[in-house]
Amino acid sequence: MKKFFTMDSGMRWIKVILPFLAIVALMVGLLAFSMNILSSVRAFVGGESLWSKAQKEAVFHLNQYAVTHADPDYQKVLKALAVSIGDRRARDELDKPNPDLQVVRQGFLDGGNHPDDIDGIISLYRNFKNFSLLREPVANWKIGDQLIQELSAEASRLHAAISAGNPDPQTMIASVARIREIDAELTPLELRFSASLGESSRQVQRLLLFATLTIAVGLMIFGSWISRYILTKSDQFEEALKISQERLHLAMLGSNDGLWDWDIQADNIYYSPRLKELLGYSLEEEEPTPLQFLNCIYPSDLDAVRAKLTSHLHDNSPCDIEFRIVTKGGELRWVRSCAQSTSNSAGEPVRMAGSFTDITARKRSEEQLYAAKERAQVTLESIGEAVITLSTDGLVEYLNPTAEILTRWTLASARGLPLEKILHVVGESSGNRIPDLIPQILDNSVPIDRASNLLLVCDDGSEVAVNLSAEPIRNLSGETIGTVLVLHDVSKDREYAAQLSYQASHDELTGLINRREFERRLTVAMITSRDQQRQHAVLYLDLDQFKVVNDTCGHAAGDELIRQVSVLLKQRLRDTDTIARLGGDEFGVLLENCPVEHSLRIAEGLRQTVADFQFVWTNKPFTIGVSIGLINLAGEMHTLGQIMSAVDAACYLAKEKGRNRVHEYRLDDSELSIRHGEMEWITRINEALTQEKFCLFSQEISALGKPPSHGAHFEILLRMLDKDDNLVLPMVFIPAAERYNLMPAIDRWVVSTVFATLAKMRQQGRGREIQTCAINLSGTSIGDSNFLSFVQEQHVKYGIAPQIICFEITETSAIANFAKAAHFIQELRGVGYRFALDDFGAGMSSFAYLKNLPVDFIKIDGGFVKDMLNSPTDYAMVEAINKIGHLMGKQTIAEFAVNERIIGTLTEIGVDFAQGYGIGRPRAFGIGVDKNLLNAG
Ligand SMILES: Nc1nc2c(ncn2[C@@H]2O[C@H](COP(=O)(O)OP(=O)(O)OP(=O)(O)O)[C@@H](O)[C@H]2O)c(=O)[nH]1
Repeated sequence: MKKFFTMDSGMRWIKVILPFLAIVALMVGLLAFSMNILSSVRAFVGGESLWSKAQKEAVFHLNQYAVTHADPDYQKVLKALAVSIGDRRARDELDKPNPDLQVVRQGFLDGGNHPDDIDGIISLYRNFKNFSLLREPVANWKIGDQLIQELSAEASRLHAAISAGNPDPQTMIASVARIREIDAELTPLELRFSASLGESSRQVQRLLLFATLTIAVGLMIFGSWISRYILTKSDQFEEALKISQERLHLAMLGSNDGLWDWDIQADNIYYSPRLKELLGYSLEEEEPTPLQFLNCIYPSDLDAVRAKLTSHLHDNSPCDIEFRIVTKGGELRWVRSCAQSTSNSAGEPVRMAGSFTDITARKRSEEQLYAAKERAQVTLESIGEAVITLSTDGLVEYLNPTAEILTRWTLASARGLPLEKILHVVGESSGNRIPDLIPQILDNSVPIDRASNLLLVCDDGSEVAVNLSAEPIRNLSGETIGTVLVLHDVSKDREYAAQLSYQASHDELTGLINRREFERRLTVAMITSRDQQRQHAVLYLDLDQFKVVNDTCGHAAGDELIRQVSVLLKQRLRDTDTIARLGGDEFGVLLENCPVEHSLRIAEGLRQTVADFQFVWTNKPFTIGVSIGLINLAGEMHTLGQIMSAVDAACYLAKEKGRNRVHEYRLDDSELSIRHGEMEWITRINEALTQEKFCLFSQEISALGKPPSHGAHFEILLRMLDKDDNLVLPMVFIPAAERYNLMPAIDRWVVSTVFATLAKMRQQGRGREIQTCAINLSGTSIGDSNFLSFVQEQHVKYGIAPQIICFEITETSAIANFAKAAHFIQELRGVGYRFALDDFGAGMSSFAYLKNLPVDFIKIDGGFVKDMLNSPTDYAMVEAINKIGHLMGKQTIAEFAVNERIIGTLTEIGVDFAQGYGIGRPRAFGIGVDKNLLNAG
């Protein structure tokens, strides 16, 4: 943690103050030095004064002593001379190279100087004696010392003379004279000494003043320079700080980061404008408190943020953390914050500051990238293709699980190995390794079939057929950074294709080829028959009474029978013959290169085999037969369709003739022509349906014994137009339509046309009088569950009132599909449709069924009605049917009411309705029918 007050800042303060301290110290030192010099000079002048005074006193007392001869005077002389002698002794000692300062001090003390001045005198003398400043005074002083010495000698001589008694007056006079001479010499010397010393002290004063002023000026100049230097530095520092702040500001703007600065002890945070914006605060808003800031952190991330902060404050570990925030506006954002704290001298954190970067976009793209990577990874892990990625130098980097299975190498063991080590691929046909296969595939220089027909040879020797493709992996700059290989195990595909092709051409139940394959082979045979004059024969086999097995023992038994018969038939044929199951209990046989007689023999043999065969199911034996149609391909037939329909017709005739026989197709076969004629109707009926060649008529049904206001009742009758627009009656085409299952299509057309016509009439405001519109339905239609839905759709589509529609079903067809017919009737009666049982009485067990069929009308079969006037039996039948019908709550309708007498009789019996030429002939129904047809029905 950084110290808040650093050594750097202390040093900087000292650096600033130090020059000024030095200047003050220098000034003080200079002052002290000047004062010291001046004090020394003053002491020196004082010493000179004492010296002069002592010399005067010595002369005075010596003159006294010469007169008085008193010893006290002499002592006073000595005392005065001691001053000058002391000074001289001190000065002589100082002139020595290594003076004894003790002797010097004592000398100056003897010279009467104050002890405090002595060090100044010593210092001045030692340091300046050779300067002009002291040179002259010292020279005068030395001359004075010689004269003092002479005076001292004169005093000694005088004292000796006086002490000897009776001194010679002449000597005394001479001595006094000498003393006066010396004094006279000393007096000007003293003056010069004093004057030179005075001059020197003034010079010193001037010098010191000058030096002090000079130094002071110098220091002032230095001081102002230093101040200026510091100011310049400070300005530079401020400028650098400003630039640095601007730089930081620009960098922050550029990086779009926010900044925060947390004063830990005061517990407040500074937020940069950008940070406020990131937190969802406007610039004018008050800044969030530290607590509010914590509340901005996404709750699940809070613990991690706290842990990071604590760890950083504890051990100064890097504080760099990414977390989510919830902005004031509730928006979720990802941010990254890097921070650093500082602490005080006690080591306590005092401040922490950091940046705040909005990384939402990066996180989102990271998430997207991760998701994309994850998707790609999951895809790679789960796809059925083997994927191997290689580095640029061809080393394996990755194998997906399929590749691991295919190559028998795990990713861990294969990683880093050269591709050739784990992938041994050879050409499927050559068995040779293809050199540089991958570069060749990447260059597109290997033909597709070579890359598709490869064998992967595994270490255990097993081989897998594979397709191989390779693509370079490129980075964003388009540089190749590796290769991805995709191996597709085609062995399963091949098996599957073979299986599909087998299934497409074979019958699942018997394993024989199916109709499609049979027809394909037949087509080929037709070509060889035509081009190479070969004789082929085709047989169409249909088991007889197969339904019995199905119905009595169930479908499984029927299946088993078909299977066993197929084996039997196959065994009877040559390998070159083709046998197929054409559907249900029908088989086809193609006998190639087989003359007619021979083919007849084979067909007979097959028939015999089936006839001899006894099928046993749960101990029940069944004997079956087979009807066989035969056709010789050398004949006139040209198309596959013609051959198949001819042989089918031949088989049909074999059935017609009593089953269990062979019928050969011949062109002159009249029976076959009829059959063929029927088959032509298929085409015509289909054309009539698509080309609107059907039309509708209506025949009135009259309510007997009721006034005409009872409403209109009629039956819809179907007609077909031939190519010359002549009407074709239904009995001509209906048998063929029934045989070839075309009735549901015809009935659909009739129902939708009647409904559409009625709807149109209603739109035109016509047909309000219609009470009953009867529509015939075939047995196959009512047995077809899709037909019921069709009627319901038409009901919704046209919105015809169901009460006016009456569906007529023939008694025989209703009985044949009793359960389905009952269901059909119930469903439609439930919504209001009515039903009539047509041709009632023609069947054997009509009455028994009538009880269980919920119909509204019964139509008495015309066969009874037309002869009822002549035949008492027919009359009785009509009467009985009418009676029983009424008893069961049904209304009766008599057909074939051809004249007034019959109508009268029917009315007498109590029949409810009658229909026939006696009532009305059929008329064109609805709109758009050619006027010529109106009377043709
Ligand atoms: N068990 C079984 N029955 C089938 C299969 N395909 C069709 N059928 C039934 O086979 C019967 C064939 O009808 P038909 O050939 O008219 O019946 P049949 O009793 O042989 O009558 P004829 O040929 O006129 O002697 C129908 O009832 C079909 O439902 C099948 O794969 N397995």
